[in-house]
Amino acid sequence: MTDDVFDRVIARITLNRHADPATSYVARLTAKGRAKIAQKLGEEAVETVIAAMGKDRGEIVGEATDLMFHLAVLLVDAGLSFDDIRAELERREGVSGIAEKASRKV
Ligand SMILES: N=c1c2ncn([C@@H]3O[C@H](COP(=O)(O)OP(=O)(O)OP(=O)(O)O)[C@@H](O)[C@H]3O)c2ncn1[C@@H]1O[C@H](COP(=O)(O)O)[C@@H](O)[C@H]1O
Repeated sequence: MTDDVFDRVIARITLNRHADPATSYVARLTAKGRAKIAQKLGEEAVETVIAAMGKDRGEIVGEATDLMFHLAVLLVDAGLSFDDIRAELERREGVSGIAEKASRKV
C-alpha cells in the first residue's frame, strides 16, 4: 500500500465506483453521472471560497478537503488520477505564470 493518502483515496474511489450505492457515497455519486459529480465539485469549490473569506483555518481545511475528494472522484470518472496532475505540475514547474501568459499567441 502506498504511503501517499492521495493515491490511497484514488485507489479506494476506483474500487468503490461499482460498489453498493446503499453503503458507498462514491458509488452513489458516480451512478448519478459526470454532470452530477461536476456539479458537486462546483458546490465544494464555492464552499471553499466562502470558507476562505473567513479566518477559521479548520473550516478552510475541511472545505478544501471536500473539494479535493470530489476532484478525485471526477478524475477517476474521467480515467485520470493525481499522477496526471503531478505530471502537469512538473511540466509547468519553474515556468512563471506571467511569462507563460505573455507567450500565448492570443
Ligand atoms: N474522503 C472522503 C470524503 N470526504 C467527504 N465525503 C462525503 O462527501 C459527501 C458530501 O458532503 P456534503 O455535506 O457536501 O453533501 P451531502 O451531505 O451529500 O449533501 P447533498 O449534496 O445531498 O445536499 C458527504 O457524504 C461526505 O461524507 C467523503 N466520502 C468518502 N471519502 C473517502 O472515500 C472513501 C470511500 O467512501 P465510500 O465510497 O462512501 O465508502 C472513504 O473511505 C474516504 O477515504
